[in-house]
Amino acid sequence: MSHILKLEDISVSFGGIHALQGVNLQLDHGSIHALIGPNGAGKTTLVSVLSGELRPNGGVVHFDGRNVNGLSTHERARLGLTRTYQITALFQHIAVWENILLSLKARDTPKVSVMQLLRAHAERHYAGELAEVLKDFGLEEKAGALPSALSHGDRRRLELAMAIISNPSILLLDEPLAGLSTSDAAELVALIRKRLKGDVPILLIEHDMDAVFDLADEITVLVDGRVLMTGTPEEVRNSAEVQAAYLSEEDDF
Ligand SMILES: Nc1ncnc2c1ncn2[C@@H]1O[C@H](COP(=O)(O)OP(=O)(O)OP(=O)(O)O)[C@@H](O)[C@H]1O
Repeated sequence: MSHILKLEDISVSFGGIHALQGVNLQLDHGSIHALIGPNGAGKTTLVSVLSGELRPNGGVVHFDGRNVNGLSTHERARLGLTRTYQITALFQHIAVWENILLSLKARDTPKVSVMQLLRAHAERHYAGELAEVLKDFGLEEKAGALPSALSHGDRRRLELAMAIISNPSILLLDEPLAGLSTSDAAELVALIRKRLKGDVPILLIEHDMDAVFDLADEITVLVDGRVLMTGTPEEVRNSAEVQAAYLSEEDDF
């Protein structure tokens, strides 16, 4: 399968700490690739390298066949190389449905005419799609609420809806399930599966092993800044090396 994202020999040091050492990772079109590892393994550092917040001491980030090392965070965000929950910062003073409407409009700008983007026209133009998104993401009853009034689970659903609507070429989901109850996490996983599997490639950073093994096509295990292994969920689950280094310590595995 061809790749959309490729990290080649990435190294990052903070003074004497080697946060990443010679990391290689490839995200294929249409696949979900999970990045797991114990605390301090380097997962956050790697996402910061992708988003351009951190410049690596060595190595190259390729996106869609192009070396993007020289691009700013802003330029990378336009390509989709940013933490999902940073792109989709919610507008706090407008209702849930208006946030979704804005995402729909942003997706279509500048293809849609100014007339269609005017509020009254936009509401009519997007009525069907808006209703479908609210239903699919379980937000129908919250449509009129302000984001600040939503539960943590509903907020995450809204953020995910907005990220998906924007038609991204790639999604970096950085701990999407953090802070969610088991039932909320399960619902969000079902939603991610339904909406995205086989469509948008996803790099998933997640501590919830049930979700990782449920969703991922491929898993990279990072330990102490190095890739311990990359393989299918089955291969990772059965690896004695991974068990010894990481998974045996996880209560939820
Ligand atoms: N800005 C920084 N300055 C110094 N050291 C840092 C900095 N950021 C990260 N580190 C160190 O780099 C290593 C990797 O950290 P990182 O946060 O990337 O791990 P992580 O896998 O995301 O951990 P967690 O699962 O706890 O979020 C750790 O040893 C950490 O202490």
